[in-house]
Amino acid sequence: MANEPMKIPQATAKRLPLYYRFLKNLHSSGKQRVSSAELSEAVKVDSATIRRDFSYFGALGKKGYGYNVNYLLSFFRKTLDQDELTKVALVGVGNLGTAFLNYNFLKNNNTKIEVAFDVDENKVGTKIGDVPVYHMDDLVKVIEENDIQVVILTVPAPPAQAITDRMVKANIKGILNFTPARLTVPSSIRIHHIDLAVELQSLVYFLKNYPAET
Ligand SMILES: NC(=O)c1ccc[n+]([C@@H]2O[C@H](COP(=O)([O-])OP(=O)(O)OC[C@H]3O[C@@H](n4cnc5c(N)ncnc54)[C@H](O)[C@@H]3O)[C@@H](O)[C@H]2O)c1
Repeated sequence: MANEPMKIPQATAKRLPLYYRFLKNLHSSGKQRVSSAELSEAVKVDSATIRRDFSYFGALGKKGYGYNVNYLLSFFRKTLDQDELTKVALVGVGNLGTAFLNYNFLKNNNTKIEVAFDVDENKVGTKIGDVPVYHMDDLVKVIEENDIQVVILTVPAPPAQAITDRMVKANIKGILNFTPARLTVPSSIRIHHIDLAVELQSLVYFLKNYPAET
């Protein structure tokens, strides 16, 4: 956790992981400084926005020097809670869920899928990518025991709301929802929907209406 609470606009906060990943790569290739133009090219955010975003972090780039990579990295690490491991649960070990369990999130940041849940007896009791799969009946107990606050939801749409209601009881704080279901939760819980169909549609729309320059 950052020592003092910092208020940055949501739009800026959403870009932090993007900046963070790029800066980590820069750092590991030995680069000490970066200009907003270079950053802009790499993360596809215009440089005026980058300069404004960075001003919230107290990182004021110097003309002809750019930004100090180490300073920015340590700031992002604190702000994004990268110094602390965030434990995540996954519910629904099907096609999509299995792919996530096999993917090592730790490579890029400090989130780790700690436990998974399903109702399929063939999956319960197994381990996928080192992650144990529990039965849904043990959801609340296992989530509380492991102090998990974030859940990735990869079940079919019909049971998604009922499962969400159970997670609310387990004091979950955030849900990354891959199902097409629109979920209702108390205002204290944050949901991010990831709808691949919508993203794809939006890409096609932009290609048609704003073709990339060649
Ligand atoms: N596969 C994809 O590429 C993809 C892409 C985008 C979105 N989605 C969405 O992600 C979700 C999962 O897709 P999938 O292809 O992995 O489906 P899937 O059928 O392969 O997997 C669903 C899993 O959820 C489990 N499940 C069913 N009911 C459950 C319950 N009540 N409690 C706990 N687990 C339960 C099933 O046993 C199964 O393991 C769907 O909502 C789908 O629309 C999938």
